[in-house]
Amino acid sequence: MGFLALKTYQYRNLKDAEVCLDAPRVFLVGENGQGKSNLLEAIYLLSFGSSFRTRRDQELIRRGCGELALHGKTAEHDISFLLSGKNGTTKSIKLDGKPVTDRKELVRIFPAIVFCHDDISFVNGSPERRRWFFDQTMSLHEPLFIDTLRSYRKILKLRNMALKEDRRDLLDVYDIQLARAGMEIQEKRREAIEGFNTTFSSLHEKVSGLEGEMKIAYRPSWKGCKGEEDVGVLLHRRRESDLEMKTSGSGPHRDRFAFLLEGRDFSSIASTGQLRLLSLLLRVGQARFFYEKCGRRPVLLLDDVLLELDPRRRQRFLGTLPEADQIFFTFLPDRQYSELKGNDTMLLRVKEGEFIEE
Ligand SMILES: Nc1ncnc2c1ncn2[C@@H]1O[C@H](COP(=O)(O)OP(=O)(O)OP(=O)(O)O)[C@@H](O)[C@H]1O
Repeated sequence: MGFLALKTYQYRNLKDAEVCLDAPRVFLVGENGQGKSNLLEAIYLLSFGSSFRTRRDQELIRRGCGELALHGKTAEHDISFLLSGKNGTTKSIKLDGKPVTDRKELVRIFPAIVFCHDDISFVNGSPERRRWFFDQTMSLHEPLFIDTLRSYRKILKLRNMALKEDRRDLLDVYDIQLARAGMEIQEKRREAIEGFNTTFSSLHEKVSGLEGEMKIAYRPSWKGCKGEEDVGVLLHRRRESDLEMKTSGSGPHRDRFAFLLEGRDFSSIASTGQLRLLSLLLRVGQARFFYEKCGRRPVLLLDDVLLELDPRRRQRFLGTLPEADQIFFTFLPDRQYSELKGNDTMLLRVKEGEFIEE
């Protein structure tokens, strides 16, 4: 479901105005720092309830102001995002006038997938970034997975507190709960990677021009554990070392994912262009995976990510973009966006927070 219009008030550097977005493809063209990414972020805020660039909501409020409002319109829904109250700390999201209490509700209605610069960290960043990416991939089509992650985090926190305070009496109970939530995550991740690989390997082969099969390997921290009982035994065996370290040294929060080209680790030897391409294809894979599971087309937000690809790879990459309800692209004025422009494209010039259709 594409966005027909977006209205902003006191949001970053965007002028208070309503912007028409009624086209399957929207090109945002402007110099650096004019507000292109800010508009993509606004769409994402309405779709997801939080930013892909910052965890601090107050940063979104225009400097010197105390609150902000965003309103989005699709053919079927109205969605609003407000920050108000003292220092803009009260967040309120409304769908067709009714408060949204859990972001899970939004994900199903407004699936949005963002391709941004930081995505490269899914390939060359910390293991936590890769876990985050695959957890997000699953949460998109299975919002209940968010609850499983939340309960795992809660019990992990309690267990870590007990380890810090040397409360051995609590550990038996916490171990059982950790094993239950953790095994559910492990099984879901294993299943998801199997499915994801089918799409991802063939995508990579088509676009990268590299020989050999690219696969993502899932390496669970509770390796070899077939069920909760096995995990219980493992946690018990490692208890003394956990108590010494004052933290839980094993579990899904320590799971790893690796990119293997013909069975060999690829991220440590890949060039920047190859890493970038890999990260873009992860997002394409995410969008396709979502479509396969839900039969629904997401909105795609591509924030300055085509720059690092050479023209041949860029063309091939664009050919792999999945079915989408709407796609937003950002471009610098001197880039060759015109060759990508079609009859279905709306071109908006962006200058000092203002959007003018061309
Ligand atoms: N809270 C805020 N209040 C006012 N202005 C802000 C705020 N946050 C960011 N800005 C301004 O927004 C502009 C950045 O816009 P944006 O990130 O959308 O750039 P862009 O057009 O995507 O350019 P680039 O190609 O550099 O990414 C900067 O001028 C910045 O000073």
